[in-house]
Amino acid sequence: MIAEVCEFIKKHELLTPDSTVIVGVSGGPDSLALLHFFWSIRQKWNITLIAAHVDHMFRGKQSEEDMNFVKHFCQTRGIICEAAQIDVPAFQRQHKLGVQEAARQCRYRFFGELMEKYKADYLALGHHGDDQVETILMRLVRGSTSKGYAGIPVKRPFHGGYIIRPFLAISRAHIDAYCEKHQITPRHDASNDKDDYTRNRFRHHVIPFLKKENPRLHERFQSYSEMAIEDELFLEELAEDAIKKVIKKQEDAIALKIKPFQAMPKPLQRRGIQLILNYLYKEIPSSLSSVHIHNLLAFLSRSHPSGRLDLPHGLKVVRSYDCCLLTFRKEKEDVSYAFKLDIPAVLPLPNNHVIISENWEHYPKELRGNDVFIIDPEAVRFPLRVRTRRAGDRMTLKGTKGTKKIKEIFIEAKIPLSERERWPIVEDGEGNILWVPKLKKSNFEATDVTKAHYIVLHYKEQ
Ligand SMILES: Nc1ncnc2c1ncn2[C@@H]1O[C@H](COP(=O)(O)OP(=O)(O)OP(=O)(O)O)[C@@H](O)[C@H]1O
Repeated sequence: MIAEVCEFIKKHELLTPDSTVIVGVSGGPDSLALLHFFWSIRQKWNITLIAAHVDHMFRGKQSEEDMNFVKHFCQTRGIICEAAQIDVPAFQRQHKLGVQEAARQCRYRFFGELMEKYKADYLALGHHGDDQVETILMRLVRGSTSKGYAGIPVKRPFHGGYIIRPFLAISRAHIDAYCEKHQITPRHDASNDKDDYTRNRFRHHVIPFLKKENPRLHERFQSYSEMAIEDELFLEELAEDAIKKVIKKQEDAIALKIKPFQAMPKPLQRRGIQLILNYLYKEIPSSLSSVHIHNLLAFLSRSHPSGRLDLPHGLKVVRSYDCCLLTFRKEKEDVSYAFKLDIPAVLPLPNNHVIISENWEHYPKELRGNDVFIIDPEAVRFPLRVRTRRAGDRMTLKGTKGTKKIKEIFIEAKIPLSERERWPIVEDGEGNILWVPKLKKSNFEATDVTKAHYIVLHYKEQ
């Protein structure tokens, strides 16, 4: 077994001489054997060895005994031991996580702190070949990402060093034999016996069947995993280059051009979507699955030019013609309106104001200011309308020849954005803007005082 692990370490460059190695030790057979293995090669490789144990505080006295057991194991061999008791149940409640996920996050945070404290080069974990088989099969059955299907990586960067898993070269049976040979008596974790966890069901029911077909099953899965990870890295690089050309990043959103995205090969589309999601989600929600990616790809390839799709944690995908926006932004409430203005009438507006329209038989000389507008019925088209602003709105100002953007009028009058959305604009039947109540009049206002009929509009608070 030692020879196989050493060969694997060499093949994957998992260790360098004179390095600092932290071994994550739960007290179970895998990690205890791993710690023993590193201890046995410590002099040959000139390794500084540290054992790290986390008591997740799940099983009270029993898990404290596990911790003391690991401490004692280290003490008798002169190994530095870092043990921490972390209140995982509290962390789990606070962050609304599953038991396993909460424990994993607490553990990795502690490991990260130790990597920095000791300026360690490696964090070695006890995952073995059978774990690899179980993981890949479970992910295939449950659904995962392309990277997920590739299984557990042998080596990956972690806090200035690497996480390494030298025991992926061997199976559980090898580890049991190693423990027996070196008289290592690990702690027994009763939760591994029950069929409550999916992993245990695979371990107890699926793996034995496959092992009968091929006793060296773990080697097959390991080489598949290595190949798949290599392929994945290559495809991910291609996807990164391709996706960059079809997206525009914003702080909390990504705009995607649909046509050039559709022109990308399918494997790059899938991975490109994954990269976009990695960018948008600070942490990928556990509820996000391959089904969501599949639905998103189907949504993008639909011929219908508009629509929306909801993804976990409030991520919205909004499609409009050739552009698709993926965003967490809350959609603005649509407060726009457009009403026909009868004469005479009192028209209540959504901004707590009214417009009152009246017929007059002489020119109302006494009415002045921007709260009133006087119309010569022969100079405008009917019906009159009261509506909210639209992009590109312009009007000719009273006494001038040129036009002015409504937007500028709002800016100059320092009207807050939220009020602009609801501010009334009066236009005639041809869409000429006659009046922005309270702010500006157009040169459509009647100036000839000799007519027999006028329409007068008043703008008042309700
Ligand atoms: N409580 C813990 N403290 C420190 N390291 C841990 C702990 N739990 C797990 N690890 C590390 O993570 C690896 C994988 O953990 P996992 O829970 O999948 O296996 P395990 O059943 O705990 O394995 P083992 O036989 O080592 O107990 C372990 O082999 C060990 O290196």
